[in-house]
Amino acid sequence: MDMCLAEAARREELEVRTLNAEQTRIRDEVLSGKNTFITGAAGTGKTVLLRSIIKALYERYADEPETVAVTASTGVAAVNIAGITLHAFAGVGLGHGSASRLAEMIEGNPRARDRWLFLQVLIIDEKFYKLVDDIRNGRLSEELLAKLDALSRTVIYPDGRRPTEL
Ligand SMILES: Nc1ncnc2c1ncn2[C@@H]1O[C@H](COP(=O)(O)OP(=O)(O)OP(=O)(O)O)[C@@H](O)[C@H]1O
Repeated sequence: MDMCLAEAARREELEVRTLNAEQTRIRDEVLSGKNTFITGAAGTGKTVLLRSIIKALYERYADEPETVAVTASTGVAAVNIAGITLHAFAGVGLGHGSASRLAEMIEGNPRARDRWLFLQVLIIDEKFYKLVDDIRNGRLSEELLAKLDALSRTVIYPDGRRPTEL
């Protein structure tokens, strides 16, 4: 299947329910551009909310789909939201090496470079206990997050776009 059709089909899978008042308030905050950390007990509607946010962002940026990156730290979690892994998005392999070395890796990979250049919204779906576990075990280290943060500000934006805030 053509890649664009495959991507469209995956996005169609993001079934959206009618949000309750709290979900609507949080979705509106995210869509207004606020950096948001969404957390809550099991079964409180985070996934339904996230899918609604992703669908709204894909609709908003329908002409510029590369503006929105939907990621998770594992492949299985990424499939749940029709996304990709954070590492695959970033184009930094296993994330080893200094931030400047990773920046070189990105510069040498036109597709990864474009992903960073056009990015406006980065979504990371992760279970909180797993995030803590991954950080403890070095799978998603604080060091890597700091490097991604540094990279997001070192990329040059020739078209005057704002740097991505992580
Ligand atoms: N606004 C809503 N209207 C109707 N049903 C909803 C709504 N929000 C969530 N649900 C339902 O509640 C259940 C739990 O929602 P969801 O899976 O989004 O929770 P969650 O917080 O992601 O859970 P977990 O942390 O266990 O993954 C699901 O069956 C979902 O369909």
